[in-house]
Amino acid sequence: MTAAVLQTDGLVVGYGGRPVLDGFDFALRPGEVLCLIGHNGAGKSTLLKTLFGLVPRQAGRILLDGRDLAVVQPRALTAAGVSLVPEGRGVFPGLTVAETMSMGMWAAGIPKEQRPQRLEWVMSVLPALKTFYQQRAGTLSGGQQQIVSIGRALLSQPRCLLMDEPSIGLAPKLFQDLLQPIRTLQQRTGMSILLVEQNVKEALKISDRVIVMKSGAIIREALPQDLADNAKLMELY
Ligand SMILES: Nc1ncnc2c1ncn2[C@@H]1O[C@H](COP(=O)(O)OP(=O)(O)OP(=O)(O)O)[C@@H](O)[C@H]1O
Repeated sequence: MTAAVLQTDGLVVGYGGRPVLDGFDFALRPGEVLCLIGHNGAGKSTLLKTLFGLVPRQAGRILLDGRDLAVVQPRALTAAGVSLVPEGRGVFPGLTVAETMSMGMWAAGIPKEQRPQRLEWVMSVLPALKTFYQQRAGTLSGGQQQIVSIGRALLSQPRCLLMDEPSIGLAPKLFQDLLQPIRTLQQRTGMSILLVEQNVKEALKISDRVIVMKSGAIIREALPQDLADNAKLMELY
């Protein structure tokens, strides 16, 4: 069997001595969109941040392509093809989109000579970026800021994308406008996506598999069609 792109084995993470994830096991398979849903405080963001090296783990293993990662840190993960779209968009309001992208390319370590092409590629995936490219991020709508945040995460041409609640504050129609281009890219390239979402109904439309978390543990694994009717979803909350 092909190794999981990202996997945890007995992962323990917490804050101030209190574990949020306590022996957490999960696997993101190659080429899938895995949707992670669950109550507030279940530990979804903590998992994403830990996988990307922003929160240190206390115990357990994180494996990339089946290989145990001794050191988990954002730069190494970016170089290995993993990218994070953080919760709350993480854009700098005073920077223009152009400046944000320049900084992103520098941070991702993209060689200077490859930068124009890389930018063109991101804009081919997210053409809307062009329409507000010279504007300061702080003047953009929530949906536009989210496009910037996703565009920045795509600069490294990741094969694995971690997305933390990209739909927050967006109308359902905007959610689909935002995520359909990513789903198209994912289906074309075989990218793997771990998507944390509260907007379950919309997220299920672009997911291949769903896991439901409660208090730091997985309480259910399902296919989107298994949760298609509202009653089944309500049982989980
Ligand atoms: N930096 C932090 N310091 C202390 N406690 C934290 C920190 N970040 C998260 N927590 C706590 O860890 C628990 C899990 O939070 P986390 O944000 O991972 O959950 P979540 O499932 O993503 O929920 P939400 O949907 O509300 O973001 C919560 O009890 C939260 O209060």
